[in-house]
Amino acid sequence: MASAPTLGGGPQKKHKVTIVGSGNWGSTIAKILAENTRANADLFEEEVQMWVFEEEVSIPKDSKYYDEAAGDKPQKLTEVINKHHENVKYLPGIALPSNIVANPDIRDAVKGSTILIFNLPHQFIGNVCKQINGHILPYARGISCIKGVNVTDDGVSLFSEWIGDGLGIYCGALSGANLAREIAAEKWSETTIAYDPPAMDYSRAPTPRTGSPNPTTGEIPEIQHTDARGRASKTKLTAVPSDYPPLDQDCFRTLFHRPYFHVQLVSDVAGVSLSGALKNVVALAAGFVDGRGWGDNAKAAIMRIGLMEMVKFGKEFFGETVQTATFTESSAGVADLITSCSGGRNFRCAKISVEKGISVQEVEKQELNGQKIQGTTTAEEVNSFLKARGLESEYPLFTAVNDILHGKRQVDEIPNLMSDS
Ligand SMILES: NC(=O)c1ccc[n+]([C@@H]2O[C@H](COP(=O)([O-])OP(=O)(O)OC[C@H]3O[C@@H](n4cnc5c(N)ncnc54)[C@H](O)[C@@H]3O)[C@@H](O)[C@H]2O)c1
Ligand SMILES: O=P(O)(O)OC[C@H](O)CO
Repeated sequence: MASAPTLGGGPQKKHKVTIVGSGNWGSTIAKILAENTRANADLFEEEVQMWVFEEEVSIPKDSKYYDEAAGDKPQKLTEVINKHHENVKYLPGIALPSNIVANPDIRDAVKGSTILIFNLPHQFIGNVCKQINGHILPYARGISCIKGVNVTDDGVSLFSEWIGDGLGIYCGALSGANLAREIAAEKWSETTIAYDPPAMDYSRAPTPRTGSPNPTTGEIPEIQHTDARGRASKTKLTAVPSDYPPLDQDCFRTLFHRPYFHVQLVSDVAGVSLSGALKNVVALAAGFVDGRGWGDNAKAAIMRIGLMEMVKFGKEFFGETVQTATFTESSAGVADLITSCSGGRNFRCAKISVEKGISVQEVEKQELNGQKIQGTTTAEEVNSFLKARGLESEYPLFTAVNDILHGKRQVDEIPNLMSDS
């Protein structure tokens, strides 16, 4: 484990960072983090591990990476990334810092990391967490960049909660008006990180921090924490040892903030996570009406109604800890809704599906080269949750999107279905 001297003379360990996922957004976030670990060598190990779901890619003859010796033979994506420092499949044309290591072995990628960034389409997270459970540091902390919700018979949960409870760690959430391709090109944007860790992770007094190992047993103490809904957490957290820099909001700001990527830190993990998930359903509706050629007024109506349903859903199912302002004032809320309804993949796929008269899933396959949209599954999951509670009519927009996706309603019915909203 790399360490640096401290004023007190004791070892000061550095945080090791792993990104779990390497798609369009995963690779963009990896770029940001690797730039910042390089710039902040006092806090972080420079090398950033990026777990890649291994697949083979063919390098076309006209590519600058075409290798005569290899010819048309498909090559492993991890090997291409590590050799050329570019994710040629999911983030083509963007140079990645050389301190990113693409790793196809998930357990090896997370080994010894104190900071785990979860960034992959939500349908894959369950399997990935199963593989790393028991193979991570007990005092690791996570940030979920996943835009989706987890719906089971028991109810709806956030991926931050689900990852945290499943792995026995604290996990916050990052979400914002963040079209990956613009951020990868270093065009200015904002994001919101919700991180509300146990006080023990950042209290500097008394010294040493209460997360220090017991001097007799060497054990690192467990701590009780409050979850995103304000309840006592099911998970007893292990305190971050005091020979690491505090894992506080400042630490995450340093890790994520770039001149082209401005970070706002808040404590409302539920509001940030829900905004990121539900706006994808609204973006599909915006794509449907745009595909019919109804113009900007119709799209604005969809955004207004969608925002109201997002707030209502948050308040109704996640209680008073959810802040309305997260939806109406943060980048994760209204700003993400606007960008997603303007140029997001969910919006674009829904628009093309109406224009061509084919399903959104078919457009996703044809247009996105392996990238995955999240709105279709989220619409279904939210609908099954609402239906089980007899609440579909209280969320006419969410319900209409699911019904259109399943061919039960037509786009032309949207105005009538929204008449009471
Ligand atoms: N792309 C964006 O502009 C953007 C921006 C903000 C947030 N997000 C969110 O970030 C999350 C990740 O999206 P993305 O854009 O990085 O992904 P993506 O759609 O670009 O890529 C798909 C990823 O899934 C991986 N994959 C395919 N099959 C898999 C399997 N069986 N198991 C595990 N992984 C598999 C692929 O390797 C690839 O990395 C999503 O929740 C998305 O909503 C995306
Ligand atoms: O391209 P989408 O629709 O997955 O949206 C991307 C981001 O979430 C926009 O902030």
